[in-house]
Amino acid sequence: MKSILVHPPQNPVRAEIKLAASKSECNRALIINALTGFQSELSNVSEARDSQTMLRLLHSEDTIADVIDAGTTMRFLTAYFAVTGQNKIMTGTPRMCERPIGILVDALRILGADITYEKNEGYPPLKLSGFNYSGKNEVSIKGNVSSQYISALLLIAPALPSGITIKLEGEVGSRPYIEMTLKQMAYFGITYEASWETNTLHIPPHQYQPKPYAIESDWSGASYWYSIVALADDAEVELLGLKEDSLQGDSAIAEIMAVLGVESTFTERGVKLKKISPQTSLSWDFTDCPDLAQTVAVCCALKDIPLSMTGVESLKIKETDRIFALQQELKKLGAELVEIETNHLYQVRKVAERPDAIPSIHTYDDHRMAMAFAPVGMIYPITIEEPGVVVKSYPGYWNDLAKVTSWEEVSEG
Ligand SMILES: O=C(O)C1=C[C@@H](OP(=O)(O)O)[C@@H](O)[C@H](O)C1
Ligand SMILES: C=C(OP(=O)(O)O)C(=O)O
Repeated sequence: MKSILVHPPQNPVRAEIKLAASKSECNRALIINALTGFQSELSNVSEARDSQTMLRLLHSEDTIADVIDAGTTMRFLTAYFAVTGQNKIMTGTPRMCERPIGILVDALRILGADITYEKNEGYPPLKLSGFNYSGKNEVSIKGNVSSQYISALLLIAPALPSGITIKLEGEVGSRPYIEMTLKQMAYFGITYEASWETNTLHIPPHQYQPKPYAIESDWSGASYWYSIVALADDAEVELLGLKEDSLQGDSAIAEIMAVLGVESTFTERGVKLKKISPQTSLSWDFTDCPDLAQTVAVCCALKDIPLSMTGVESLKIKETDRIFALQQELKKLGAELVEIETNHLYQVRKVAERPDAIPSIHTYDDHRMAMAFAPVGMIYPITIEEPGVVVKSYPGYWNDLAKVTSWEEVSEG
């Protein structure tokens, strides 16, 4: 596929953007809806490939369920197909088959799922061969690998004859995603007890109640627009469909970007972004919002705002090793990402002037690499390789970007 060369804007950036819907919220709603016999009317269903794949696989009779590169689709569907006793082979891209799933499989086996590994222990592909309820209703699960295992168990918990008590062990990462799951379950009529002091979640058996549900726009997708406003000389953008009181932890981007020079004003229909003076440095713990790390790292590198990052350990097991990918690509912008304390504290800093040649950014099959680096084009031209990766979460990204600046397809990177 051709690369995309983004040109700096010729005019002040002014735009109204109808953001894509959140794939996270959508994939939870789709599983809940499946558990109610598809009786709820869902609106603003996400066009993201991850959600479209979920939708397709939920309605497919095929034994092979290929989730492509969608983490939530893999984890949520494994739990759903397991407890509904379906015989399936769960698989995905080579990278998906390197993303661990053993923690979820162990928990589902305790509940009575028959799951075996087709190739490597602890990783997809998986063979699901039915469910013989064990009568157990308590599982312990590590909290710091992926919250998606916990959300997957929560979503199917009301369908278990005696519900479930989940004990989270150790640190809990991506907690807002667990809370999002619980709040969406509550909306559909489930009661729950969550104690964050003891890290215990309890879901009694219950039937989800079908109800209309509107999926909110995607705050992770909004982060690229915040970066565009932070980097452009003159920018005012209104993002439609976002709520101040959001279920999405990535709404933290509003607070982060206030430091990097973007003011957020909430309106009836979304949020207006306007430039303000930035501060001189930023320290942020991304434990709750790992998907924002790339956006913020690139933005800080370009604005020459030193960034200290913690809570980014899970980045190594996402669509790519995002720490490695950022290290390689930030170099091309004259910046570096350095590990200060092993696997804990990282710093991003500018070390050289902007490059003479147009940098060509490799995207590592990771939508967020493409979307986080494209805003560099607000300052100088930049080429993004394999731009089609954005379909995973934000298929309209390049069309939306065209509303504020020009880009063209070019042959080589
Ligand atoms: O539950 C979800 O919708 C998600 C949880 C997060 O993953 P981890 O829990 O693996 O950090 C996040 O990175 C992913 O994009 C979506
Ligand atoms: C990590 C991500 O997705 P997933 O884990 O669902 O593949 C993401 O969208 O950044």
